[in-house]
Amino acid sequence: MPLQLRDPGLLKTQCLIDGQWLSARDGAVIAVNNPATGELIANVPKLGEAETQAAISAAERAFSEWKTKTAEQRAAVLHIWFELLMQNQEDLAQIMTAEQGKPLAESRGEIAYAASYVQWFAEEARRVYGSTVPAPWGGKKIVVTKEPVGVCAAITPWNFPAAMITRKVAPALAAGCTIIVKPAQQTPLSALALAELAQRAGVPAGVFSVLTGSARAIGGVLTSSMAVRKLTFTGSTEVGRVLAEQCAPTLKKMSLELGGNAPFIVFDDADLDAAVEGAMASKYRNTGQTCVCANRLLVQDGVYDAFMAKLKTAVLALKVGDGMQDGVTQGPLIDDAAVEKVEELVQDAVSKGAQVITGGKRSHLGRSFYEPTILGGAETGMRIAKEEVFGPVAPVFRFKTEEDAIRMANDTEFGLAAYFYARDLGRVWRVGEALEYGMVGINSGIISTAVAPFGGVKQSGMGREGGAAGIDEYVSTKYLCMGY
Ligand SMILES: NC(=O)c1ccc[n+]([C@@H]2O[C@H](COP(=O)([O-])OP(=O)(O)OC[C@H]3O[C@@H](n4cnc5c(N)ncnc54)[C@H](O)[C@@H]3O)[C@@H](O)[C@H]2O)c1
Ligand SMILES: O=CC(O)CS(=O)(=O)O
Repeated sequence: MPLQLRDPGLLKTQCLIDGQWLSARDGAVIAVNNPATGELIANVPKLGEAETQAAISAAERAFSEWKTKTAEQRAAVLHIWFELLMQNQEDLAQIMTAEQGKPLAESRGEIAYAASYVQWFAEEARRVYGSTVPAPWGGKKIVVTKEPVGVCAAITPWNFPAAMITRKVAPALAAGCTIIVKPAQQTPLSALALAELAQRAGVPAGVFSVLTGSARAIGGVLTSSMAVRKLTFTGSTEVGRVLAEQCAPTLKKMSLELGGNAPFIVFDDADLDAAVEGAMASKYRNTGQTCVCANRLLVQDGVYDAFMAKLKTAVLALKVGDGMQDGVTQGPLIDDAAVEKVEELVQDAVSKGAQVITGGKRSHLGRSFYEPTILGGAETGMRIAKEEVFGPVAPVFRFKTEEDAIRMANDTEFGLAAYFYARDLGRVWRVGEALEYGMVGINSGIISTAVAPFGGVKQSGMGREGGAAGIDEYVSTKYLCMGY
């Protein structure tokens, strides 16, 4: 069914480069399909090297003007963009659910979350402070200032088609940088709608461009360009490594928000109802396709059976279907490859002794729908203990002691988010400190917010998005030694 938008002008099928909406020079397009129905939603340009080079040149020209705006002027534009995002929340959510599949309520939530980054960084624009340092010599002053890094490039994933863009673009613009975004091939329409609203908000030509098309061609030009001073990437660890290599010859500043393998630990002293609520929010949000999703549930012996019973009741209440339909809480996975990966991980776990408590197979709805699943008796030798599931499968591991839980939780190359439920204050501090992760949810399954620094350690990447740290990623520190 065609999208019924209040403002059809938000469904853009051209790319924004230097303030102009353009098609590919050779007319090539890529199809955007609805993962719930397989229907074609729209075609967008398949851009390549020439258009990317044009966007970089425009961003360079625009930078010389944009960086001279006062923080207040840049903040004013961002505040208008924030208002427009919220005024168009419903249309933006419809576009998102159509191309990404998540339930409409989650899409509305993501638009508000995406907008909150714009609001936050509009406020932070005015707080890019420098400092003075007592000089070791007489007759001199040391002044430290912050300057925008310059032209930035952003490459973003399909799982959060709006928020992963605003949490890069908003701090970049607030700091005085210009930015070129290459969204995921599966979800370009949300990115183009954000750009349309940014343009309406008064973001000048060339300050924010969006390029859809060939990831390798666009990525190759962005990463090799001397003019691009920073690359910010959210996506898989595998692609993050490739991009880091490509950026090495031009030594760009980089932020990498990569994959995760979040442990969700439930200790004997936890409030079990709260733990189940947290596990449901963490595990099944976006049908398990969230980088901070609980990937492994570790449950202490004494509460294992009680926790499993409550978790099963909650999972059975989930409703799988097209995200456009009322009451649906679990949409499709993004594509068939995603379902195949989930199937492989479940089969591997079952072949090594895991029990299917519920689910464990494709949904009767067909296509990319997979049943919300719980696997009991998961063990560390299973692939699911090491790999990101990115689907609605909760493998539950049993442990005996606090030390066991910490060892199991840290036994991964990733270090993005971890969660635990406990009430003993000493344990809360011990475990909180021992977990080798960038973010830890304690008695909370939801941790994502624009006001806190989001990011990981180990193979989950580097840099932080959001919070006061988020804008630091887009500035360079300069020191002026002033003799008088
Ligand atoms: N840490 C975080 O904040 C965070 C947030 C969201 C998603 N993720 C991670 O992202 C992954 C899922 O997203 P995905 O499947 O879109 O990831 P992906 O790495 O396959 O793709 C991410 C982006 O990179 C582009 N890309 C792929 N190959 C490229 C290349 N050779 N050159 C340039 N660009 C290239 C894609 O087109 C897409 O825009 C998961 O691992 C998830 O954990 C991490
Ligand atoms: O997929 C990863 C995210 O960063 C999504 S969220 O910020 O946790 O909503």
